[in-house]
Amino acid sequence: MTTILDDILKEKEKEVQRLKENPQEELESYYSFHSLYEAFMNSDKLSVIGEVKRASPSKGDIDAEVNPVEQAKSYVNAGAKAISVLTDTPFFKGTMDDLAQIREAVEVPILCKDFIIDRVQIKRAKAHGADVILLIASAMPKEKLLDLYNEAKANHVEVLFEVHNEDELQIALSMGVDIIGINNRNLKTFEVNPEVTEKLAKQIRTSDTLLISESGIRTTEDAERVTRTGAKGILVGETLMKSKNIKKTVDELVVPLMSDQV
Ligand SMILES: O=P(O)(O)OC[C@@H](O)[C@@H](O)c1c[nH]c2ccccc12
Repeated sequence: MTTILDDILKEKEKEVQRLKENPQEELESYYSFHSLYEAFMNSDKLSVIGEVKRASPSKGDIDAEVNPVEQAKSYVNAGAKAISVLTDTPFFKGTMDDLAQIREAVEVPILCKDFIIDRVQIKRAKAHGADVILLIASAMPKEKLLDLYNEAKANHVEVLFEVHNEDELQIALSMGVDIIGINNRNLKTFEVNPEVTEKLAKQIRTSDTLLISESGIRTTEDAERVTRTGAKGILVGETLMKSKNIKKTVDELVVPLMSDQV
């Protein structure tokens, strides 16, 4: 059975091919670097990454007409410590241009949220102003993950290394990655379960690894539950995209970390 992740990756192969055949895009970066690792490790509160997400395969349109720059600015004004921009077009209706425009408007670290399968996408993300890229462990074999991880680091781009199960976490630990994202959503079935973070976090030494819990986070209770796992950050999309009062929603999520975490 093919999953949605298979479909996305198949489209991505084509996109990468096109990018290599018509290299029209600027691949030099002129931006200064903002470290997500440093910002989140040095905070005594749970840090929020606010995600600009027009649509998703599981939810359809979330807010297809959103102004990405205004949305990102409201996140930062409300206290979000980083921005995630979904740049995939066919499945999430985002663009690389969204990323570039948001870069001009905010000073916090920006995550290029895409399905990165080739080095050329890392250069492109950086050239559009990204400080961090996403690498999804379930999307490719370990050798490929390692190659892309090293390529990102060599280009001074941080990596949010996303895992969803025990085997993927073992890959992250064996690679010694410094930012691990535990996705509560299974990208093959879309099922969301906060226990995924709780179960996997137990095996991570969070004193030097930055742990971020991703997906399905809505309330203060969810945020508090996350801090008890040792996570210092959360990635929040839909809840913020649908919020009528972003300031209040971010306030509800920025809970204190536990005293032994700080
Ligand atoms: O909208 P949510 O449930 O708050 O989730 C945000 C983010 O975690 C989610 O968009 C995400 C996590 N990992 C991904 C990988 C690809 C695309 C999207 C994602």
